[in-house]
Amino acid sequence: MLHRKMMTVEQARQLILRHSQVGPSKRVQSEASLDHVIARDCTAPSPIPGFDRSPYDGYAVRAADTTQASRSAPVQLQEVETWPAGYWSDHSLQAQTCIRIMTGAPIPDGADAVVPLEQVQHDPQLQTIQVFRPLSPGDNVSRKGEDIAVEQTVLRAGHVIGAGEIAVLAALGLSHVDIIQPPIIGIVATGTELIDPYADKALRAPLPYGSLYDSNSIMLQARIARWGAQSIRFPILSDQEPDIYEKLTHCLQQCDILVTTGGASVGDFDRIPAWLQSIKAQVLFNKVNMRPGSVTTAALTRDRQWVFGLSGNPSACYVGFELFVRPLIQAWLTQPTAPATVQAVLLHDIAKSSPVHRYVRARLRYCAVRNNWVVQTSGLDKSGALSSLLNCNALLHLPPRPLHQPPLSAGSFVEVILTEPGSYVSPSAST
Ligand SMILES: Nc1nc2c(c(=O)[nH]1)N[C@H]1C(S)=C(S)[C@@H](COP(=O)(O)OP(=O)(O)OC[C@H]3O[C@@H](n4cnc5c(N)ncnc54)[C@H](O)[C@@H]3O)O[C@H]1N2
Ligand code: MOO
Ligand SMILES: [Mg+2]
Repeated sequence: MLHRKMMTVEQARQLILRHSQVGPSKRVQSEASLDHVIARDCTAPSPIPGFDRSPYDGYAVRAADTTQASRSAPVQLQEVETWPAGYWSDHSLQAQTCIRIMTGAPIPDGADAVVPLEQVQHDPQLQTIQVFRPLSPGDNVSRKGEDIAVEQTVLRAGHVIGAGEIAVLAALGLSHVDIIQPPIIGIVATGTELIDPYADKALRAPLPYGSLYDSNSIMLQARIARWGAQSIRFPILSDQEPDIYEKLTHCLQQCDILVTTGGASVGDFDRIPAWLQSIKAQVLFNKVNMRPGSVTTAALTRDRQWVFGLSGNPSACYVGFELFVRPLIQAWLTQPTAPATVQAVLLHDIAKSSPVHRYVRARLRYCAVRNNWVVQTSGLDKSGALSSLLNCNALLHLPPRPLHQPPLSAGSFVEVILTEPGSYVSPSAST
């Protein structure tokens, strides 16, 4: 039987990080860069605004003409032109004149301040305005480069592109941007009992007794997307398939990381360990001091491709992915690799003791009343359970607890790993 040397979760995670690599960069259209990671710093080739402009609909004036203006003795200026946004002429503003100017239009040569429409008295017949207060040079002028200076670093390498970043790229006329190409992660479910839930015939036909739908691949697809990588879901492989090794190797050739689910343990038809041996992969670990997911395996091929052999048990598959595949994706994308954790108040007793670390699927939220994070388990705490993945947005970490200890009681503080960023603030938080 295959030798398995037990490792701690932290040792296994460190091994992965030690062998991890940053992904290659790729030039893409800026509009396709949403949620991607910027590969290198990006500087502004031009300033924003690109010219001094008016932030108001009003009149461009020479501030010097208005120094004597007051409510009782307004200054009168002659209106000589109208400038909509997008218009410009080389007209130079002469003394005692003004230009009617719309928001966004360039400040005319010779003008150095803007009076908003509401603050003047306009005479349409005479084409004059009266200004009732003195203006200083620069009043109501948006300066060229005041928002973004030329050569300013606008996006830092490692930054994740959101709507604002895309807008700035567009405003700077940058149609392309270098992103880190996300890893392509292949997913293969192994198991003779498995049926593709989306195969037309399978959906209509009753499941043969002893069979079940492959849910792990679907869950993995969702997790991979959540962490910003790309996935390919390969057809299910039967454990008894005579050329399963060749098929697995063929899948591996099409991706950077291959994640298998099922067949990772010691059963007669658990083929993943032997396949890894057959391709002479370097097994980094194949037994971790945790539950569920103790059989989680990670290996590197000679071409430096990754293989993760995750358990077939759904909850174990989820935990193995979160604890080990996720940090590799993060390292590839230059994102922080340590899991985000909080200390949360446990909302109920947990009686179960365990000689190993347990990662229990859980629901975490912020409770405004308690002014604290609160957590509860999200369903049946068994490796093979699916129901605990419903509503699961966190993993509750329970360190080993010897048998016959009193239960971990409600109100205790426990460490919780966040697995669904953005799902934690509940507006109606209460207990
Ligand atoms: N004698 C021992 N037996 C087992 C050990 C052990 O150390 N000694 N380890 C147990 C642990 S722990 C785990 S975890 C499981 C790991 O099982 P495998 O990774 O080999 O997975 P399978 O045997 O293929 O399947 C296990 C279970 O999960 C169901 N399954 C498989 N694939 C899927 C899928 N894609 N979607 C949904 N459900 C799936 C499968 O039908 C089985 O019920 O081994 C223990 N045994
Ligand atoms: O280690 Mo296994 O994943 O509990 O069932
Ligand atoms: Mg098995």
